[in-house]
Amino acid sequence: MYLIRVTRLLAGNKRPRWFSSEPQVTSTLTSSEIGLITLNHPPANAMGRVFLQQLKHEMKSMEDARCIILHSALAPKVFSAGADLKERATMTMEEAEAFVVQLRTTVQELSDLPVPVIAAIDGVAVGGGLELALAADLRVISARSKVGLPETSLAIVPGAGGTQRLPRLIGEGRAKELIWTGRRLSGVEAAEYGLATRLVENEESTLETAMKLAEEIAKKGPVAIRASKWSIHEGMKEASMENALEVERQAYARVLPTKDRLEGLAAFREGRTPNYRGE
Ligand SMILES: CC(C)(COP(=O)([O-])OP(=O)([O-])OC[C@H]1O[C@@H](n2cnc3c(N)ncnc32)[C@H](O)[C@@H]1OP(=O)([O-])[O-])[C@@H](O)C(=O)NCCC(=O)NCCSC(=O)C[C@@](C)(O)CC(=O)[O-]
Repeated sequence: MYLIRVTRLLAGNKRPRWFSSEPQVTSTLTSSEIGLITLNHPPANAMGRVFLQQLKHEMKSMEDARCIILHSALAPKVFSAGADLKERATMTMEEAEAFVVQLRTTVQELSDLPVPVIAAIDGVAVGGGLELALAADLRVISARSKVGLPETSLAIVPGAGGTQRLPRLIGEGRAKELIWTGRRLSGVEAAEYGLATRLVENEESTLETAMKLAEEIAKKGPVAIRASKWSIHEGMKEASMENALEVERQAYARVLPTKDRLEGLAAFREGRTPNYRGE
């Protein structure tokens, strides 16, 4: 089977306070070095303080994987219902503000991970749940999923990057319509809009499709995958074409001295599958 349980060495009594809670987010590493981050906080994967701390921790622990998949143990019901509105009701305005900063930062940290991240969405992904998925590099979605940003119905705005990432992905007009109406798109519509990169309509599970995609990526040169993610992200930061091409030059300079580059050439010459070691 795919999964190998990752054993975490927790330093004696120095366990963070949130570790004493039931795990809400966990992670495992597969034999092909794919990091699987599982959201598992029934009934809705609502994002509260503990959830956020655990998500941050699991993301960090998977940084050395070749590719990361973010998925929900509550599929096909829910990916995530966004911010924990029950916890929010107990917060002062200052606490709510601090939490949203933390959430926004964590979602950005997901986007900044040096390796490709795939969100496998099967179920409802709304509010912060969709914003988390929008910060992934790729989104695989089931036809039965429902996604949207309902924040304005709660008299707030998307606070975890949704007002920025959604228009960049699907265009300003469509993003405005979704944010101002709170309408939920089906998985099919989300794929048509370009919000998801892959639609799963058949019997194959969304996670299986994401896993196949991740395995395809994991076979490529790891330094090249990381350098190209960095190059794309840097180049998309409103850079002039001149600066953007300089970014690409720097990314290329990272792969040029690697053994993997020579291994790729040797494998091509010998007609065999390359064995990349990330060196
Ligand atoms: C998820 C479905 C589709 C399930 O829909 P369903 O299957 O019909 O089940 P349900 O509606 O009965 O919900 C099941 C349980 O999940 C709970 N639940 C559900 N959502 C939440 C939530 N967010 N926070 C806390 N609890 C939640 C809900 O209260 C209920 O708890 P129970 O009554 O069994 O104890 C439905 O419940 C739903 O649509 N929920 C509303 C989701 C929503 O409005 N999310 C937006 C959150 S705002 C946000 O994310 C803001 C952000 C991140 O951008 C910025 C910020 O932090 O301010």
